[in-house]
Amino acid sequence: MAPLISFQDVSKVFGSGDRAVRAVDGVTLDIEAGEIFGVIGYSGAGKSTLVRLVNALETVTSGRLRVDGRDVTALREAELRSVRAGIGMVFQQFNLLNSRTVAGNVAYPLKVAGWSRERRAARVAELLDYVGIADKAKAYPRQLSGGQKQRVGIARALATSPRILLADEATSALDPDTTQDVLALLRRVNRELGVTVVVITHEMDVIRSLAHRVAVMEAGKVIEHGPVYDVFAAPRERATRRFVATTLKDRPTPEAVERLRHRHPGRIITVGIREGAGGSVDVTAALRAHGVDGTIVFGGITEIDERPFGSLTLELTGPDAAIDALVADLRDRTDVDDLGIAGVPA
Ligand SMILES: Nc1ncnc2c1ncn2[C@@H]1O[C@H](COP(=O)(O)OP(=O)(O)OP(=O)(O)O)[C@@H](O)[C@H]1O
Repeated sequence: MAPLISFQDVSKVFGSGDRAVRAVDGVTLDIEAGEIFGVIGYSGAGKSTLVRLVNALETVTSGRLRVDGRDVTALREAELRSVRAGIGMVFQQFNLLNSRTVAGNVAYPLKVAGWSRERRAARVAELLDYVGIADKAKAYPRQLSGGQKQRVGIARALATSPRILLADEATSALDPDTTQDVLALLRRVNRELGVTVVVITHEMDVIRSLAHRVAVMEAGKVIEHGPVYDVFAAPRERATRRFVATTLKDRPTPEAVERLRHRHPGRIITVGIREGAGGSVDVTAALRAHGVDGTIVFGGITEIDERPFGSLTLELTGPDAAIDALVADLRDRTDVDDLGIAGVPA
């Protein structure tokens, strides 16, 4: 099946001459129907521009971009409008109409699309129920919390049953608990309604808990992309490693290692916990098998894509030969970072 969204060497340049900014620079990327695709990058990396090309809010400078079977680089305005009708969008600042009620906001795109009053009312009731704010139909945006406003934003974006939902920093203005609720709603929209979701974010936590695949952007380019689990397990680029480090915090920083060494004079190792071909490594069983004692001194294990991921840092005590054999054994099965013993770095 052809990808739902396909970028082929797409660039977007703002301005010209000395002032030209290559906001998107030679991006080649496919987004498949039915997936949740994350785009992560620091401010100014080109994420917003990339998704604004998808719904033709910006025009492509060079390259080809296909959306839902159509080459948007070759379409006229009237045809672009029909492409846009198949795409919903939610924003960081919600972009609600303050003078209209919640129901009025959700009904707005239906009105624009020419739906009758009765059909609109039925559809709005159904949508508000789906996003969990049926009781707020008559409220105005100023009377809502941030999470409720974003639910209105999502209901409005889904009103005309789009195949694609673009979410530009949709949770960046929300507190952590509300963020989780909105991410859960986006997950339902994807799973139950089959909507392909493209999320833009600068938070790796959002990618970790929501996306199936991820692209990392830097200076207009996609520097790395793949399944979220694979990118977390083996980040290749420096920027990607920094993003991964912000969400897991399972590995001690050099300063933390110094402190650990102070308190724990034995040999310290960090063992990666991840799912490989033979399942995930059982550290306690390995310690037992080699007759080595291990004290867990740092670590964290989470789930990515419903699979275990993280690391444990242990202080090992026992005969040197047994410890060497244990480390070699673990190395065969996962990544092991040997931090050495106090005063003798590995
Ligand atoms: N309309 C425009 N005119 C000129 N330059 C622009 C325009 N829109 C974006 N840019 C520039 O393009 C680059 C990428 O911007 P973009 O907003 O896509 O990045 P971003 O990764 O989404 O960042 P942020 O998270 O801060 O929004 C930036 O250097 C920005 O200044």
